[in-house]
Amino acid sequence: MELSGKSVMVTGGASGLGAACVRLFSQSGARVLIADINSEGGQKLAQEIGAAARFVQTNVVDEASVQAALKEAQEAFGALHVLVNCAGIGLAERTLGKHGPHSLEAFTRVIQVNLIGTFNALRLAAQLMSNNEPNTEGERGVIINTASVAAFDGQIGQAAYSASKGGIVGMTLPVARDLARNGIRVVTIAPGIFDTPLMAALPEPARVSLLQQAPFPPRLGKPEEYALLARHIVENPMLNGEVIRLDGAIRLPYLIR
Ligand SMILES: C[C@H](O)CC(=O)SCCNC(=O)CCNC(=O)[C@H](O)C(C)(C)COP(=O)(O)OP(=O)(O)OC[C@H]1O[C@@H](n2cnc3c(N)ncnc32)[C@H](O)[C@@H]1OP(=O)(O)O
Ligand SMILES: NC(=O)c1ccc[n+]([C@@H]2O[C@H](COP(=O)([O-])OP(=O)(O)OC[C@H]3O[C@@H](n4cnc5c(N)ncnc54)[C@H](O)[C@@H]3O)[C@@H](O)[C@H]2O)c1
Repeated sequence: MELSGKSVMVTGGASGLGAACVRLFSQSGARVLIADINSEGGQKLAQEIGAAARFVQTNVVDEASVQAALKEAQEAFGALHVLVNCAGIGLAERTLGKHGPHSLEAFTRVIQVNLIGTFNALRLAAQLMSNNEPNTEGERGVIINTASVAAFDGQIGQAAYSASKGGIVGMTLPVARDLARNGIRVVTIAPGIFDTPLMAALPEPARVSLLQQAPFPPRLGKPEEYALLARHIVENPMLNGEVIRLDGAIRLPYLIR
């Protein structure tokens, strides 16, 4: 599907990987709705982009909140063609740490935002996309989810985060199969380590240790590189039901040294 002239919603679009998609997609001729819980960052980015962008404060775990964002996309842009699910949170906690067992509340929160929030946004967006006239390929929409390499090689302290991202990996094929009859493709990106506020929040020793594990290129990924793959997924009709690692060949070691 060509991006130019299309309407896109980016959850978590106020920061990091999502913000890079907002920038690249609007430069590519799309109109973009930034759906993020952070209103300060979201409004600032929407202002920077101008007429091609709008911000709606959105909590991806809340059905009414996502419905309100989709209503705004429908009213402002006339339709929704692409959803990029970037909203997510991190957590580092051992299953059995020195202060006792992993907090169940923290585990639940990470699953709620990363996994259930992703599913909530995609199921409601798919309903809106299903109203679109199909293009010559029969496409009505494209959904891009964000997992992580931690879905496959989660480190010590990543039980909750890896479970949430593994859930996104696991649902990619069945959701793509479900939505095939609607002409909606579903692809998940599993990023390695990217230079965003989420990664900056890791303790310095963890970041240094991870960088030493990056074969090539030996650096953090740039958010624009995530956005380039997201744009390609929109443009290439043959990509569907797949999880793509975008990681410079990194494999996370079992612990941070
Ligand atoms: C973000 C993208 O999606 C990409 C990625 O995912 S990039 C990868 C990101 N990686 C991470 O986030 C890694 C997260 N993990 C961590 O930061 C750390 O492993 C962690 C903070 C969770 C755990 O740290 P750790 O210090 O081992 O915590 P904890 O188990 O509570 O142990 C603290 C101390 O108590 C000791 N201890 C632990 N359990 C104990 C027990 N049952 N009895 C007695 N002592 C114990 C430990 O030996 C440790 O002592 P040390 O300082 O001498 O080593
Ligand atoms: N940075 C990396 O190295 C990396 C690697 C692998 C996967 N990821 C994943 O990529 C996605 C984007 O991460 P990032 O690095 O850009 O982080 P980030 O913190 O820069 O951006 C995440 C955005 O999600 C928003 N958000 C959080 N909870 C929300 C909620 N309930 N509703 C709506 N918005 C919410 C935040 O306000 C923030 O703007 C996340 O899912 C993250 O797990 C990041």
